[in-house]
Amino acid sequence: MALFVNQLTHIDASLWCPEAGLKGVSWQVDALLEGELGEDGMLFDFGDVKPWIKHHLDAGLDHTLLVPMKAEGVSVTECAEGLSVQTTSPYPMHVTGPREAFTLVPEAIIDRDAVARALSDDLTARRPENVSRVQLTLSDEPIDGAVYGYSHGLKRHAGNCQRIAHGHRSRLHIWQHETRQLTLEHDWAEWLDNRYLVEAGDIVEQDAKRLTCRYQAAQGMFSITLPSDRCAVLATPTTVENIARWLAESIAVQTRSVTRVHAFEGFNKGAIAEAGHER
Ligand SMILES: Nc1nc2c(c(=O)[nH]1)N=C([C@H](O)[C@H](O)COP(=O)(O)OP(=O)(O)OP(=O)(O)O)CN2
Repeated sequence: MALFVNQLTHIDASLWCPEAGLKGVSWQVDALLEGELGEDGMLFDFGDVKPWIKHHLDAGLDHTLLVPMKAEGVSVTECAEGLSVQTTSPYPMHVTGPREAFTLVPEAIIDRDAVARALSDDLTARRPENVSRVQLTLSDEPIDGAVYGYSHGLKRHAGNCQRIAHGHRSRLHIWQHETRQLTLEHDWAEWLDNRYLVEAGDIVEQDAKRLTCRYQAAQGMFSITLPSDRCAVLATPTTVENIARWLAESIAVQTRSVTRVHAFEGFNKGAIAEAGHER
């Protein structure tokens, strides 16, 4: 007997890609449980499946930076803050933070299906009565049109969004004159893709080449150093509301048109902002 729960939850994280560098990802989680029925006629109460799996993911890789330990140029050491992760290729990056802000993967690349298999094995090892096997499937949202991944951290967030390198893969909708602007959506998503979004007030060092952002949050002290040209600096915290407003204002200035932006944050949620005046 098998039980399935599709769209059980989502994982929002960042990963280090040996080709693209820091990438924001959002993965849908579908679950399949195999086993025997109990006396109540159930394999595992639906009401318990979701919290059990979600708790495991929230306490694990959700909102972490996934680090491929065997990738060329990647080194991980302990430091006062917890862990220090350094990379060399395709560009140098240095991230420090509490241990729980990182997921160390003993591979040369982060492969979504291999991550799903490792999570399935972990959950199977902790399976409840009646369940013989848990299988998770991770998938990207199918998006026909403009899409971008970004990474950031929200130091004021009470939960795991305070981690300095977590991310999302998101749709981008731009409206002018009540019409979607597909070329603008494509161009802005391409520019934003794989960028790190920084709040200006968190920058502690910056020169022509590099930028360092550091902050104290409830979980500990975090820092990240990246090439300046891989970052986009906002005057505000990088919440999706502020991202939508920043994009609407930037695009209104660029195009001299009233602009409404629907900025998504991962799956099915986001913010809408409008800016500009008709000329
Ligand atoms: N109003 C806002 N709320 C939150 C924002 C934001 O920009 N505006 N941002 C975050 C974090 O960036 C976080 O990464 C969002 O992740 P999410 O997956 O939504 O986290 P949740 O635990 O709330 O949701 P799940 O049900 O676990 O997917 C947080 N809030």
